[in-house]
Amino acid sequence: MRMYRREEEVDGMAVDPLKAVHTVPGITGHEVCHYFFGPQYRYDWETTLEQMTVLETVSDDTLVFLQTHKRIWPASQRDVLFWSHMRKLPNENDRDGPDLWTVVNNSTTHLDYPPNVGKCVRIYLKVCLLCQTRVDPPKDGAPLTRDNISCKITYCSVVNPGGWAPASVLRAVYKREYPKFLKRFTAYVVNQTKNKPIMF
Ligand SMILES: CCCCCc1ccc(-c2ccc(S(=O)(=O)CCO)cc2)cc1CCc1ccccn1
Repeated sequence: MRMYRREEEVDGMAVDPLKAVHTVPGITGHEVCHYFFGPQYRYDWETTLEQMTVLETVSDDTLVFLQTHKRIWPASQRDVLFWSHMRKLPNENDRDGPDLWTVVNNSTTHLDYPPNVGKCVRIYLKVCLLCQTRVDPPKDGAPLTRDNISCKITYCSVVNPGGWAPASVLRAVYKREYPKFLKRFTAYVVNQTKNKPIMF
């Protein structure tokens, strides 16, 4: 996994854009996005999650979430309200190749859940998960197995922590949590799919 960060501050708060690139053998982009988007799986892999509610089902590929994350000392507890959209993208570079898949999470508002009312500070985020499946067909024309596929995952995020938190604390949290989060999530997808038919 390669991680890239740019140190940026808005109103004195660290909002460092992050890009992580990780290639995982044995899974497809559709499978990665399916488990990242699906609310039914989130408590299994999102370890900092305390509470998750689907506020709105806009369509089968677009949901509105309200999430409360566990407090990370010494900062106040955070929550986040965002729409989440999953879609397949045509492979512009190789029309015969597997499609790309993406999930975009973008902060939004909801009249019934105004920010900073209770104990939580509302954070604001933009997240893009872009997945490119690679197929290396077996030489002898044998049926395709999970040994012949891999997925290049690009995860980009910008998180505004909402209320003030020391930049040193935020950067320490992100540096510790993002690699854990991405490795745990991708290991979860490998484990969930290993005995299932390949979902392209
Ligand atoms: C003082 C700490 C303030 C930051 C707390 C924080 C902020 C944002 C988030 C977070 C991270 C990923 C997403 S997502 O990619 O949309 C997936 C769906 O859950 C949404 C929210 C989490 C956490 C808690 C700490 C933390 C930081 C990174 C990674 C994981 N955990």
